[in-house]
Amino acid sequence: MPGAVSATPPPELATAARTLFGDRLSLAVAYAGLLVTDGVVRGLIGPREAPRIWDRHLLNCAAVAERIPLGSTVLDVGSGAGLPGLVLAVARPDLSVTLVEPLARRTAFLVEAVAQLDLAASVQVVRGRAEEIASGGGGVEPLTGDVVTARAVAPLDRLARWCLPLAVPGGRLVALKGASAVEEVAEHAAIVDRLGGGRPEVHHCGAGVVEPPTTVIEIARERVVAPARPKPAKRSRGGRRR
Ligand SMILES: C[S@@+](CC[C@H](N)C(=O)[O-])C[C@H]1O[C@@H](n2cnc3c(N)ncnc32)[C@H](O)[C@@H]1O
Repeated sequence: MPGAVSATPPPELATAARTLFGDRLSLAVAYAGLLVTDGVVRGLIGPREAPRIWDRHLLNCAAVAERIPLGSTVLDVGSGAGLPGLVLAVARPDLSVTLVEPLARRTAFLVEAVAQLDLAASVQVVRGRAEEIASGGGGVEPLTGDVVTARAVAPLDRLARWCLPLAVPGGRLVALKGASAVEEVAEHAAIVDRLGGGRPEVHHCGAGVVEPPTTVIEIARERVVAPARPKPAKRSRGGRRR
């Protein structure tokens, strides 16, 4: 088909793909196939992303697996087309992964992708916002995980507010970030502390395998902090709420 994008890794990335996906490489190729066809047609992946689906998306996300302990439960917040959560589930059959995404069009794609890749035993899709999932609001069942992942969802302060309550005590937020990681840490470390998080750490994943390595900010959930209570409305002299 003219213009069709191949789902197999380009030759220069074949070694990295084998290293990161091992004997699950054919499953990763099947997922890439869904992304570059259905994912593009349904508007989950930009057409310009299709030719770089391996280096910018699949390998970039799979590199983060090295930061996730064996047998972890993972909540991927703002999964979109499954990045990084579905990639991690493909690369790591030991993980139990929940893909959290508020938009129905995206969760529909995710549910179909999970079924087509035969991953239903280890992956569930939950429609909702991170802040609802933490509190059990909006009719969504409250969930927590050992590791909470997020890529391209929000700046670090908002991400910490949404995601730290989703990590079990002692669990971690692993946020995939770009070149801004060090500045984001400097800017938001005080807020993270107030939210019960430990000192944010910047790690580079996949060094020597993917170029450039994937930068992540990791924050441990050290303390459980009650959510901020809404401020009471100001009263007028007559004691009535304004
Ligand atoms: C730019 S997309 C990134 C998607 C995917 N993580 C990726 O890297 O391709 C941001 C995603 O976050 C989702 N999102 C936005 N606010 C959210 C919230 N409060 N809770 C959970 N997901 C949210 C959006 O619906 C969207 O799918």
